[in-house]
Amino acid sequence: MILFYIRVILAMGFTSDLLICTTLDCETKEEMLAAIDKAKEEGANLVELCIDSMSFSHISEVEHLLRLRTLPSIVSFRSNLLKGRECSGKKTGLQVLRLAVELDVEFVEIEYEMATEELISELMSRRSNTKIIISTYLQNGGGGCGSGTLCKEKLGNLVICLQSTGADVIKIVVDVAYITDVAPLFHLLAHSQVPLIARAVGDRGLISQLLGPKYGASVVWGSLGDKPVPGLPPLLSITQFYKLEHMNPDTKVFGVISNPVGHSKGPFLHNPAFRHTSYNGIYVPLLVDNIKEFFRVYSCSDFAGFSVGIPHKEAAVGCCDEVDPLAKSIGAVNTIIRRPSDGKLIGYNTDCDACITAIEEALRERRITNGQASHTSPIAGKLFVLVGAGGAGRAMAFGAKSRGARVVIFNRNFERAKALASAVSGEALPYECLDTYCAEKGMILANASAVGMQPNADQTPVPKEALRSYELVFDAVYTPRNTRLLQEAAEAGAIVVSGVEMFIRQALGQFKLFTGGLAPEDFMRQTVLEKF
Ligand SMILES: O=C1C[C@@](O)(C(=O)O)C[C@@H](O)[C@@H]1O
Repeated sequence: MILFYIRVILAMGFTSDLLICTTLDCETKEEMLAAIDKAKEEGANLVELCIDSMSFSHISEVEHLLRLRTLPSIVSFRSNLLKGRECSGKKTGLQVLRLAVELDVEFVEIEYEMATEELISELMSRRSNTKIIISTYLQNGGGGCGSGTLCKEKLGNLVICLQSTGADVIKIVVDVAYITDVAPLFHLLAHSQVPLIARAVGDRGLISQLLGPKYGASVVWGSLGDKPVPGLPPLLSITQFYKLEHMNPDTKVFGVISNPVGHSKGPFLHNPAFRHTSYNGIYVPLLVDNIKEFFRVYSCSDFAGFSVGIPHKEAAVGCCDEVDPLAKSIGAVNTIIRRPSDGKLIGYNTDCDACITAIEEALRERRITNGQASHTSPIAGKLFVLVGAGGAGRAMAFGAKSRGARVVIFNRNFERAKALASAVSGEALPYECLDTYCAEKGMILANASAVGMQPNADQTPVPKEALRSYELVFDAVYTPRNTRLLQEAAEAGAIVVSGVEMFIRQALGQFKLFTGGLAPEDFMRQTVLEKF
């Protein structure tokens, strides 16, 4: 495998390291050159220059650009963008490709649909070192193989067609509908006998970039600057957090299964922690629609462990072969590991302890300051007002109950609130009453709903006026770090506990389960404080 990986890179004309590429669509030569410099600064060592995006009145402008470029480049001219452009047309496209070959640009890319035998043999006869990439784009999982599913046969046939053109490198880009559609691309990469670029695009395709190098991909794509592109990791994250250049076939895969998943800071915590402890792992965002299907498709032992986020924590219980007793009683799993000895999926819950100990510690600190230290849990006997009855809410309700609190639950879906209340001998109240609820002074409020999470940071589950009845307010939402709820609770004089504290604690528990080793707590805390 490693030999093959080296061979591909050699065949692509580069002798070292992973190629980190970004696609540049700019109108002018000057903008292109500035974008190349920026890409270089952000860690790219290859750029894809989409010449069709430029408005130029004479080919000499393209010539200048190619002569002045400061990074190895792929020159492409996409035919689907030709329409309506001043300089457009097949003729211009061919002129650009010929020019790139004459100037010895590292790669030219031609769409399969445009790649006639004459054109390829002409470019081959004119070139010195330029490699020719023949590419094709498949919409929505490739179609024709069932809804959103990309079949191996279809891909295999495509490889044969592309290869028969005589291309130096073949490139297949698939617009995937589900994360499970990326698996056939990994299969293709791992078994390909020819230099191959296999990319998934769309927000469910992100792992094709982040895990590609494990399967032999020699090029990964990232997005430039802070303009997000669905399915692409920012270039800076590739170089600073994921460090894909260190990935190899033995790298273990971990990730957070969630929907949405973009808010998760897990990758920015677990990846540095893996490296800090010299553990060969990568932790990636996994935008999953159907968790059962995810585990059916990604069943190999290298997919070693998972955090489980919204809304999958309860369904995750049913995906595990064994569930730890605490997680079983809670009815929610936020951590799954694949047991190396037999490949079985084992579920745990690290949320419960993380949330309750964070609240206890904050209350204890206040008690100590007031000279009221005690050995019993400071939650015991308190009224614990919980907002949300999903996976995280369940963990909090069970944790509070185990410490002797009286639990009151508010949830938009009242039936769910009632079911959880009966499981913890608590009380469920209609959601409409939350705004004015004030059963007694000194209550604890815990928000386990997603209200207030980015991009809805202006929202809050409980109005400011109602917060005066609470001694402590906890918010499981950690993006933003200081939610509106927490800001207003602090103004109302309550002790506030941020979801970041719970996030760190649940992640420490997960790291131990993932690696079997101790979590580097100080390092992980510092990472969160510095980087979030
Ligand atoms: O609830 C959370 C947060 C999380 O989903 C995240 O990374 O955002 C990770 C989960 O393990 C945890 O239980």
